[in-house]
Amino acid sequence: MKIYHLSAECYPVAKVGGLADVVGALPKYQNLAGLQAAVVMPFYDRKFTQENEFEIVFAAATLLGNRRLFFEILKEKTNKLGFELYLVKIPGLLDRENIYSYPDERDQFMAFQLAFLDWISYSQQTPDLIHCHDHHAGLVPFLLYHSKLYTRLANTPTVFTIHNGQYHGAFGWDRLSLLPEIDLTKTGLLDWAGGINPLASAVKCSWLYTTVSPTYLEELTYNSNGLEYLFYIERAKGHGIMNGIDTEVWNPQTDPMIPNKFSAKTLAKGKKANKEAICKRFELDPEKPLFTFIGRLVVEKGADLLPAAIERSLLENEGEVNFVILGTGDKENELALLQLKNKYPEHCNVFIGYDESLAHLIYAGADFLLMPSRVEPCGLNQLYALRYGTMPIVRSTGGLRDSVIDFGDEGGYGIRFIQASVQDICHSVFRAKQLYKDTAKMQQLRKQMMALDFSWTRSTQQYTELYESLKLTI
Ligand SMILES: Nc1ncnc2c1ncn2[C@@H]1O[C@H](COP(=O)(O)OP(=O)(O)O[C@H]2O[C@H](CO)[C@@H](O)[C@H](O)[C@H]2O)[C@@H](O)[C@H]1O
Repeated sequence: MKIYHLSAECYPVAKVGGLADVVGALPKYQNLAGLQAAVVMPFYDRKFTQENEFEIVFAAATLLGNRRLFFEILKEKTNKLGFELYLVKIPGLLDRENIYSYPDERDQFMAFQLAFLDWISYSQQTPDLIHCHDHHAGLVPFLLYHSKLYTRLANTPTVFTIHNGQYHGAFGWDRLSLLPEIDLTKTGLLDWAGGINPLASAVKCSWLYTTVSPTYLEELTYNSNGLEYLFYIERAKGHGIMNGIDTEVWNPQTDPMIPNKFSAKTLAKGKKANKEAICKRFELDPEKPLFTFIGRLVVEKGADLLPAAIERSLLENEGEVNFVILGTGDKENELALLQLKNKYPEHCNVFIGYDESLAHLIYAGADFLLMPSRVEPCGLNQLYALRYGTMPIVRSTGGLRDSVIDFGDEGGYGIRFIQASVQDICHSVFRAKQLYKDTAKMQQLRKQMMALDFSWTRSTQQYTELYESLKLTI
């Protein structure tokens, strides 16, 4: 069964966040399970594309309104990622370094989708299924079913996965002319709140949609940045499948990015050595419990709460706790955290930027990982932390709720709180500090965390069952 995954990100080719991790892993595990999954994404001028060899498998021109865009489909030659990787290259539009935030981003993603469709259409391919991820690929289902250009492919099933329902990629109707000829009686399927909304359109037009955790599926009906009613009425088409993690990339026994490898048996020694490495680098006392936050410094992740929560925790616990923050995002959050670092250099250090190796080291060496997210469709950080014996402290929302049980509850191994508030974070930090003093209990909980199975095997099976439910022959 041939499946194309369409995404703006894919690890290790180009990553900003968790979308890349999922699209870099799910197809690999699907292939191991006997499917034929490939990834199609825009071309970015980055390390991976510079250092690997590609062949041009197709070249043509597509039309974006009255702009004729020459495009090439490049295929990575070795399939070293465990799947076929195709890049859509469009000189001047899809050949830049960054993934997001260009002023013509809407044109970039629209051209990406049109070039993909033109490619499979002109080259007479008939994939068994097209799996679109987030709004960057959200127009594909509509175009497949309602554009006269792609009639041959109109029976192709589409699955749409929502990694982040806050971002819709919406734009005005003035840009309708950029689409190829479509059935104008169907424009309602593009519309939401008076504009063209790719996320909404994908939810309406795909054969079914999925969210990256069961709880998030329900949450979208009351928190989706204006699409609540849509998710309410389309609820029957939705399925919540918890993400897995790539246990080959995230393995404390073999991880090349951590200086001291460890297993559940050697975890006390291994974590201590990694913690010492972090504390040396960030000039912190390794004897104190080390709390961390890794991720985008945005409101969605509760990053705006961190400066006040850290300061108050330092005062309430009389400096008996330390913090390391790794992230990049809203400037005011970055600035507030840097100010905190200057004010409490012995207890708090901050790295503003994106650093994959440092993230691995921190997962391996920290004691606690803070995730005070307001919205968390799945969250991968808590799963990585668990695998490296680092206790997640999470707000009870989305995938965090589905994957972390409070240590005070039966079978629990993490810390959960209800409100995205400074008070709840501080209370959790206090609980963590108390727990940290009980070395034997910590050791037992760490072993328990490392034994949890969040591998892709189960989730891959659930996707396969969904595909099968579309009455496909696998
Ligand atoms: N500064 C930095 N340096 C190094 N590494 C960094 C980093 N900032 C982030 N990362 C890494 O990026 C990834 C973040 O993944 P998440 O799933 O937490 O968030 P994201 O919001 O991007 O993804 C969205 O999609 C995913 C996938 O479905 C959902 O899990 C999630 O809830 C949803 O918001 C992790 O691998 C993390 O280590």
